Amino acid sequence: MTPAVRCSGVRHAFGETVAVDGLDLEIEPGEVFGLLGPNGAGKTTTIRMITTLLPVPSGTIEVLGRDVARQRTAVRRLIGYVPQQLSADGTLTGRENVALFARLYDLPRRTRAAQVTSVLEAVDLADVADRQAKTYSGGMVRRLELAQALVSAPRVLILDEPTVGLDPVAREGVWDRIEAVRSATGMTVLVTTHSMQEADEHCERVALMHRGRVRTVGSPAELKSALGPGATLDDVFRHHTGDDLAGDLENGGMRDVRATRRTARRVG
Ligand SMILES: Nc1ncnc2c1ncn2[C@@H]1O[C@H](COP(=O)(O)OP(=O)(O)OP(=O)(O)O)[C@@H](O)[C@H]1O
Repeated sequence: MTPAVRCSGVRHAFGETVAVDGLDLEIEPGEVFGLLGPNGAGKTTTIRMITTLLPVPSGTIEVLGRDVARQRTAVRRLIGYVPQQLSADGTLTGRENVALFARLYDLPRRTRAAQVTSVLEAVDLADVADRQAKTYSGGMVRRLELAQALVSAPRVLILDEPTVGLDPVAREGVWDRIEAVRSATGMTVLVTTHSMQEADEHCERVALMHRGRVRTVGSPAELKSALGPGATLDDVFRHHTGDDLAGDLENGGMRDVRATRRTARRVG
């Protein structure tokens, strides 16, 4: 079967900083796959290459068999992307925000309105679709961004830290909707997260990235049992990243505060 995403020998440097350093990764169609790793591990750079937003200077990346460097438009038609940054406009209604993406993706005019309504229902925002997005809570904004990414019916949905800054109920609301759409459509989901608990609960397989490379990959259960009885995914993380977890928690703490302000605030 053609993998949903395949990365082989991928490297990407920003000047002297090697962000991704010989990355090999294979994601199967239909799975929920988590990309984990400390701050600076290279997760966002990897995702930006997969989504065609950054070039692939060496190595190859394919999405459902299409080369991201040579078949950029074909790849863009296959993917939906929820970036870390806010991508909804607070002055527009939820429906208008999603409609904007429907136009951007060039959805046929006669089915556009119905598709917009359908994805707003899928993320549980139908009742508030005609309110301005600035009146939405952080969790609702995240679900709106999910609707924007889903409007083109992507085969591969890519989300960069989709639940950062959300309270536990809002987090579950986002996951609940992702999983409902995944089981209805069979799409593949690739997600980055710093939450080991979320990865454990929602990802079928995870890859642990450290210093630009995949250190280990497998189901959370496999990775935990490889370490020994009673091991948690936090232990797996610590084992493969050395003592980086402590540093990561410090940085992550600062970062989470910033991210909370950035992502969970109401859009203005
Ligand atoms: N545009 C850029 N210019 C220069 N360096 C960059 C740029 N983007 C990322 N880097 C560097 O590349 C490395 C990997 O960053 P990246 O954002 O991919 O990591 P990450 O795993 O997504 O981290 P985080 O969990 O903090 O989002 C880091 O050292 C980062 O400082």
